[in-house]
Amino acid sequence: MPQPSKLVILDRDGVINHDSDAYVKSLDEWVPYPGAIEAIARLSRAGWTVAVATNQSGIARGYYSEAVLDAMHRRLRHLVQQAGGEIAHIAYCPHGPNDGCDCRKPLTGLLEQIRQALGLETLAGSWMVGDSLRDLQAGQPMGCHPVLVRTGKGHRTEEKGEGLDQARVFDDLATFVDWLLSTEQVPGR
Ligand SMILES: O=P(O)(O)OC[C@@H](O)[C@H]1O[C@@H](OP(=O)(O)O)[C@@H](O)[C@@H](O)[C@@H]1O
Ligand SMILES: [Mg+2]
Ligand SMILES: [Zn+2]
Repeated sequence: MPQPSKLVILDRDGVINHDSDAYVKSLDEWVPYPGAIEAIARLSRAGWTVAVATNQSGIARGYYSEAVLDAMHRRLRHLVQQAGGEIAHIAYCPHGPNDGCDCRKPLTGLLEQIRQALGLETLAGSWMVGDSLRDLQAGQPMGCHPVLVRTGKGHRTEEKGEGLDQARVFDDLATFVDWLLSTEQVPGR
């Protein structure tokens, strides 16, 4: 049974895989960062639950289909499984900024979807890892610890500086996982 205290929710573009200002529009353009897949698998192997919460307005904009998005997520799941881990749930928002949905980050709809899919009462105490402020803003009302990574748009986000006073900042996902698993080994930290 997943516990929120051992749950990591990952933004996708700019955290797991390279992002692009022109959107990640095809399976070929979906390229994981070195070490990201292994980092996810290490979390799983250590008994953590991993979920993904991603905005995919490229669908509403007509840049790619949900079938292409599904192929990217099948690839992600397969690579993580090959590394000995698993992804418990992938929640995505296919809507555009003006569609008035409740799931486009910074709104909390994707995280609520993850909470329900995992059968959790609360996400309080889990970790939300993103490269954009909106990722961290989506997690904070749900009680997630905010984590910014400098990959993707993270460096730009850090330079802007706003809204990050509660966030821990790491160079990349693998560095965050190194820290998380090391502090976990020190009881009471
Ligand atoms: O980082 P996550 O949430 O996994 O995915 C972000 C992507 O959906 C795209 O989100 C877009 O933002 P707009 O949706 O156009 O505001 C832009 O930032 C793109 O560069 C980016 O690839
Ligand atoms: Mg991102
Ligand atoms: Zn949405």
